[in-house]
Amino acid sequence: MWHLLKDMRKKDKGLAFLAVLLIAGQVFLDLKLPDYTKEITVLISSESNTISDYLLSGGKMLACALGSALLAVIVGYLAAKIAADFSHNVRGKVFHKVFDFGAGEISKFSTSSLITRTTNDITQIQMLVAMGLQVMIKAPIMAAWAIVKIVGKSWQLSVLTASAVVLIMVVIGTLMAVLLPKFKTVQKQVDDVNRVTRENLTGLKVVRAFNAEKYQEDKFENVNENLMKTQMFTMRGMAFLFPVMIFVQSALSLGIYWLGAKLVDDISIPLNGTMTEIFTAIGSRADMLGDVVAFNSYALYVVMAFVLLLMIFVMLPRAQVSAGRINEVLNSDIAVREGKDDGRQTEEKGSITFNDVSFRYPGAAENCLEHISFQVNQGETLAIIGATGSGKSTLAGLAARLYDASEGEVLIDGKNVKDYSFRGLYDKMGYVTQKAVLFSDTIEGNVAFGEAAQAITEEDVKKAIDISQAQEFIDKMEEGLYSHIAQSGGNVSGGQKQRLSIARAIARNPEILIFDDSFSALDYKTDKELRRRLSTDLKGTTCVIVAQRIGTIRHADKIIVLDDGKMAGIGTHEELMKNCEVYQEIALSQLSKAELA
Ligand SMILES: Nc1ncnc2c1ncn2[C@@H]1O[C@H](COP(=O)(O)OP(=O)(O)OP(=O)(O)O)[C@@H](O)[C@H]1O
Repeated sequence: MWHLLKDMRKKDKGLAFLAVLLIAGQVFLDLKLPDYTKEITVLISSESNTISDYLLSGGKMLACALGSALLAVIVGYLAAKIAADFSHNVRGKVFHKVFDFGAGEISKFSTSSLITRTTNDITQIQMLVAMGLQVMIKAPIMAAWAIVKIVGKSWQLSVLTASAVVLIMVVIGTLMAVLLPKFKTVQKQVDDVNRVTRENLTGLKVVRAFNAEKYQEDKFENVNENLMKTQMFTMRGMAFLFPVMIFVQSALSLGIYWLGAKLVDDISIPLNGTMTEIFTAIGSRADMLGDVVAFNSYALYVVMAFVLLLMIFVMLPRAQVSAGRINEVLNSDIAVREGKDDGRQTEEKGSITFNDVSFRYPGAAENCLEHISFQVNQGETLAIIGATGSGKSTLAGLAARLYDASEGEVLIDGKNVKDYSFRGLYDKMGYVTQKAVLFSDTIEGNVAFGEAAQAITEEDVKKAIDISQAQEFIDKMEEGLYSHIAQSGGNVSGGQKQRLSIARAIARNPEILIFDDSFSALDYKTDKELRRRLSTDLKGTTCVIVAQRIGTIRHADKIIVLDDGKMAGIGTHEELMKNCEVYQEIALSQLSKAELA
């Protein structure tokens, strides 16, 4: 928690300091009240006083109370501002950090947990900061100040107050020991509710089509109920605390007045003494009565300070757990770190080289790719084919540095991918993912997405749309290029989504285009026309095409055949038809001998 608070902006630290000063002023004014109570009590007990004496003491009391209320309002405003600023800052940091995450980190945390950490967890700390500034600072100042005021007044009453404080501490300590582990569980269970909700929302169509509502409901009920049970447990624990506090406060008050009455009674009035002795004794009694009344107020302030601390204890453990979860994200080691090379000075352009590359996913038992070596030069087309799960997407992902090779090296334009800054590397590349991803924006906004080596012009967007065969369906849309795309491309078809994500990669004018099974939803005619336009309009661009269809890749300059993570062959279609058994099998399973001839 401290780690997060330390990084607070300077301006907010200044405001926090101001809040501390104002709180000290507020406590000072609050603690003046018992003094005036005592004054009034003494006035009541003595006879030589006038109404203006009461008004004067009462007026001072009123002024202190109003001053304290005013300071409380200002402190409340400052605390809310500091807390909101703080959470805005931390949310930004977490969001920024997640940009650096690779596939490994995302699967380690899980998307739903990252969402909870960016929202709910930060809110827990925001609440603590807002409350903490008012209460956590106020409580110790108040406790210390009130103790200073009562110390030395009466050892009997001090012992009574100290016993009440010890009792409160014991109750809080015990409850915290029981509840703290539960607070950790609550945050994890919020993750679970998030995960199941997310899964259900994204798979709603499948859930309905498979009559799986009951199954999903049970799944949700399970996580929902777990969360409710843990929250009930913690709430009950907390609910127990407040009555205990009130009981202790009332019992302490009763004790002080009982003991105080005895102390007043102990001052005997010498009925047979002189008038001076009698008046002195009466004065001492009035004084003691005033002290007891004031002591009661101070003692209640001490207890109240601990009650305020208790409110923090309610929030602190949960915020502590949340802070730990946020720090876990912020301090997480990034597996794929960027280098410094901006990629502008490379001698080669558009080349990809794999030198004996092997790769294993984190936590996997076996290598997913083994001893992969090849070279593609500028303007060439490399195709990757193989059975499902043979490692095609992984190979494309290594070229795009979504992961780093476990062994061997991947070179782009003759330099290790690890040496490039992300900006430098992705200025060279246009990567089209297997599952088309669109953002809620216009078509134009989706195609001209991000920043490229050279600013993407309207001309680039139009050309890319034309090459990717997206023009035809865009023309049919009412607002053409400026038609709106719904979240995740919900209002366009799978093939249209693919064409737009292909256009997005082309619009960047990259040296290398990587298509990870990105033609799968295109009809044969569109697939063929798209490939023709790639080879004519983007002659100098290197293309890597991962595909399942022989028709898509048979004209590639080089074809890599993957079989269970190993290279079963590399060459042109004709070469592979002669010497690669795996390729022959794939080809014959899709096309007849006549078509292949
Ligand atoms: N994040 C991951 N963690 C662990 N193993 C993974 C991960 N992603 C993929 N794999 C495994 O790596 C192997 C290769 O996966 P990959 O996605 O590269 O295959 P593919 O040839 O592209 O398959 P497809 O044609 O079905 O897309 C598979 O056995 C898969 O189970």
